[in-house]
Amino acid sequence: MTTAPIDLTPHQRAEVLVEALPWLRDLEGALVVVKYGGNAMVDDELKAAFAQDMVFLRQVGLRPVVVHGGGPQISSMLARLGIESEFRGGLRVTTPEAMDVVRMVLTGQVSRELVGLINAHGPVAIGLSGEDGGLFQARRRTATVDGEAVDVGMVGDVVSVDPSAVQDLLDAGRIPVVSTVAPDLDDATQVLNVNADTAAAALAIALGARKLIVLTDVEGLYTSWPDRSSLVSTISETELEALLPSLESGMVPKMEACLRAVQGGVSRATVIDGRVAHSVLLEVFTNQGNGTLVHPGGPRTEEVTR
Ligand SMILES: Nc1ncnc2c1ncn2[C@@H]1O[C@H](COP(=O)(O)OP(=O)(O)O)[C@@H](O)[C@H]1O
Ligand SMILES: CC(=O)N[C@@H](CCC(=O)OP(=O)(O)O)C(=O)O
Repeated sequence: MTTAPIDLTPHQRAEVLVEALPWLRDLEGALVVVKYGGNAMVDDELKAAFAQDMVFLRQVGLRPVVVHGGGPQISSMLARLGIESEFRGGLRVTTPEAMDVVRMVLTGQVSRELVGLINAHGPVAIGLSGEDGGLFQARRRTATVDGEAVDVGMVGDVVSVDPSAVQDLLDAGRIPVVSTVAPDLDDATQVLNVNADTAAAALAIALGARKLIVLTDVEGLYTSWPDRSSLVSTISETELEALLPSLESGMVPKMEACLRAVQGGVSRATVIDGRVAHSVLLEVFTNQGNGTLVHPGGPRTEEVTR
């Protein structure tokens, strides 16, 4: 993707910087978990812009933690290897054979690439997976399809998090980049495939993060889906709880994750359009409302009609 350069006057350039001032002040030292979805890793330019955003956050005193996905990348490797795969209730049905590929692609391909892109700016990023330092423990879970529990194989839900490895990296000024495979609590010889939205929420809660930012390939949550006429700009915890049973596919784990995060003490969870270059900087440091913001407590859903 290429973006057309916009000519700003010197005054406008200064205004952009000044606009960031209250956010810089408010978020000094804040721990922010950023979930980078595989569908938002559209091209090299966008990925490089994401890496720059992470370096920028760290440079101005925030503490970013990246949790990455890689669904499309896993699907393409499975297809290359002739292994069938399908999603049920937003989760990949994961056979033992597919699990090997999930682990290889997430830890050996997607993580490596993101770590490399961040480290092009200086050696700050370190990749780790849920298997490292006891970060995650998972337990097998089912998916919910039409109200019914459906077996999805080696798919786990995070049941415990030991964030000390991530915390140590943050204390050392690093940017942790987390892949979401996790040991099975009930069978130490197995690892499970954990949806990256779910894992990001669990980690954000365990770290006491201020914000969870989820980058995806859509502007945010639409109540009218697949029609794009009603984008939700803000939604409360209680309203989202009521809306969840009506949601479909990829939005289910994503909105569930945002809900869990705010219920677990994270003050803001936002789903933003990762196809927009520097979407994280726009979300964190500008007044421009971006995507869908989930906040704790009481109601008030605002819909932006387009
Ligand atoms: N109500 C909805 N609002 C917005 N997107 C939706 C909705 N329901 C389903 N979707 C789909 O969910 C997708 C995002 O989930 P997913 O493909 O898992 O992305 P990611 O790789 O970022 O985790 C969107 O591209 C869209 O097709
Ligand atoms: C259980 C499950 O569905 N796991 C996901 C893990 C990767 C992921 O979540 O990637 P995105 O964030 O890009 O969707 C999968 O196998 O695709």
